[in-house]
Amino acid sequence: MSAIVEATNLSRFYGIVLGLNNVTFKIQPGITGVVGPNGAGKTTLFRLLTGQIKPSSGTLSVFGSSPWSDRNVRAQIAYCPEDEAVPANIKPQDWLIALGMISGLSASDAKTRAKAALQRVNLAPAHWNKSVHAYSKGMKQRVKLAQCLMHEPRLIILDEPMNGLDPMGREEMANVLRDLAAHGTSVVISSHILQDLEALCREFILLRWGRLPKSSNATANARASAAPANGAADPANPTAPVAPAPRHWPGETTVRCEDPARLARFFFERDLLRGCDLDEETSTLVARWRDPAAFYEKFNQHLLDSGVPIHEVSAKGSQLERAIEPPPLP
Ligand SMILES: Nc1ncnc2c1ncn2[C@@H]1O[C@H](COP(=O)(O)OP(=O)(O)OP(=O)(O)O)[C@@H](O)[C@H]1O
Repeated sequence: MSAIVEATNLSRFYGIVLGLNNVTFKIQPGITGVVGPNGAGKTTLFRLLTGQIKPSSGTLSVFGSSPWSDRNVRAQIAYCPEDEAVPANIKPQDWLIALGMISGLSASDAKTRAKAALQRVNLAPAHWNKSVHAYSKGMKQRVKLAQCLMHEPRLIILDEPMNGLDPMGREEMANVLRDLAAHGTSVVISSHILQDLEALCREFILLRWGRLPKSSNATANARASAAPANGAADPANPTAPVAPAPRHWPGETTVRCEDPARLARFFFERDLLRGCDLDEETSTLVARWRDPAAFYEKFNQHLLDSGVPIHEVSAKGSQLERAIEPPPLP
């Protein structure tokens, strides 16, 4: 499978400030996660990929051409920024139709595509004529995603689309993205919620201080010729299921929630736990999994099924977390 994005010694500086420094990587079709701490250069990378800013040096090609200088390439890419960008007092269907018409579609084509886009993001028609201000955060994120789909792009870039979503909203968003990838639309996504990315993506770009840490570069290159990424369509058979990649899951997860004892009981009854610690004072459960892979493959579903309101989940020692941890001081 050939790469859809290739960057070689790519740098972007803002005056003397380093945005992205001499990175080389490839992105394969499918869903790719971009991970890194604040200021690592994720948004800079997204702006470069979407042709909004020009590389300071090095080369970047998307679908074989430069997104900065080739408008045909830009027409195949969609961008969903982190900021809230949907006007509050407009109905999503009207907003999408207006955007389509501004981009040159006829009114009837814009309407057809708006409906198709809202269906693709799983927004029920009963909501299409409500103003966006009445929407939940998860529904707003899906409307943002729908505007990305209006021009039927081959690549969608999503900056923190899981921000502010509860487990159900994150699971719904993840399912929409899996479905898009299964139908041949590639996705590049950043999120601070590493468990979500680990469940969604097989390929990752790890950024730290505008650079690719050595390990991630090596991983990306070693995987460049591997089997289809998780969620990537086989071009010959776009709906064929894709084999999950082997992973190393964290054996221990800390959950801060409304009722840690009830949550522990729920996990024990399903034989998921091999042990746990409860701290009622901080409302925290530290869960040690019998089979971490079995838990993480259905991470959001398990939390939802428990019925316990969840405030925070963190997992020390996940593959991604280890990868983005800063190296120890000498
Ligand atoms: N327009 C700009 N002018 C000057 N410096 C900038 C500009 N945009 C980004 N930077 C700097 O470039 C570096 C990378 O920023 P960037 O926004 O790409 O990181 P990020 O990983 O997206 O961060 P966050 O997770 O906080 O959104 C930071 O040091 C940032 O201050």
